[in-house]
Amino acid sequence: MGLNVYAPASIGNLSVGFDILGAALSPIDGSLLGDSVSIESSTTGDFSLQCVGRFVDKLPADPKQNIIYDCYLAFRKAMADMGRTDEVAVSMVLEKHLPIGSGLGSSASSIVAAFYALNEHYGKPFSEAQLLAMMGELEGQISGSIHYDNVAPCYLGGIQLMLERDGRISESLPVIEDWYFVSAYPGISISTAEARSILPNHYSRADIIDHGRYLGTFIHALYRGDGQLAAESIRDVVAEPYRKQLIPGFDAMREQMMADGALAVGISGSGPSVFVITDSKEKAEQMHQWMQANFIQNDRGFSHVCQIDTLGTRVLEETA
Ligand SMILES: Nc1ncnc2c1ncn2[C@@H]1O[C@H](COP(=O)(O)OP(=O)(O)O)[C@@H](O)[C@H]1O
Ligand SMILES: N[C@@H](CCOP(=O)(O)O)C(=O)O
Repeated sequence: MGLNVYAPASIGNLSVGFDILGAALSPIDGSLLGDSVSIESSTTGDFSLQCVGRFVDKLPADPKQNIIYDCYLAFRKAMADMGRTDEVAVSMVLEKHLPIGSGLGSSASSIVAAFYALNEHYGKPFSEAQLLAMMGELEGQISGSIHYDNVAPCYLGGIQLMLERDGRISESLPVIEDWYFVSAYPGISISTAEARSILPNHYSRADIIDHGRYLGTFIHALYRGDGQLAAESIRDVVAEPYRKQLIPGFDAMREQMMADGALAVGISGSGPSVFVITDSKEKAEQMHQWMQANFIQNDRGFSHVCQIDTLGTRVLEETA
């Protein structure tokens, strides 16, 4: 029996909670924005991975350099640690729909889809919390330090706040139902590890106070269902001032979106994708058109009108 698992794109940080907030995205036109992984028992007795999809060309040529293989090794080791050593190897197919280095949680999407598929295939040996911990480890291997703000929303859906306590890595926050997100990827690539390395090691007292105030107000406003206040609190003093120079046309884009009635504008993860929040579907469609005409740089770029994906990672198809 085989399975096909889909893991949605995500916005790390949400521009107000660096490394500790993230949201999963779902295009409103019903299309899928995320990687998927198919899995079945290997007929040769060896692990195999085939990679297909629009953004496959930037993946490492050797399947054993793909993060999916590391997920498989980590999963098998964890199973061996619980005494399960005689399991049959698997054949996996990765459909790579999220560009690498896009700020859309591309590596997280592959990692989460892989772990979810492995857990389903081998009869769910691990709990949600155990799986999330393994996903964070693997994401940390790629970006240089463990951060759950992509893997948690990608896996669990919704807006996630990282608690990082034993057994409670992440918890869901309330979602503002009438928020529309325009998510635009300009088509160039930024390495997450490099975008992390350019951030300061120390911040001023004023920045720390502002950061605490914005994040506290944001969470308070979500619990009150006050979308206006929540969106107004989306202000980034930690990453945007340093990262925005990596994104061509960022300031002009922000100015245009705010003039067009955006409630908030920010960098998605480590960029170069950006997100815009509005409470009007019509405005979101207009902003999406503007992004396509003005922000996207080449034929690899794209823009989508999305809402929060509350389902998270799921099985799309089971095959006999
Ligand atoms: N399945 C995969 N998906 C994404 N990146 C992968 C995968 N397997 C290996 N990689 C490597 O991991 C790195 C991901 O870079 P990163 O900047 O973290 O991307 P992103 O921010 O899109 O997750 C790249 O060097 C890429 O070649
Ligand atoms: N908190 C991380 C998020 C990185 O997201 P990605 O989608 O760019 O991998 C950071 O800002 O470094």
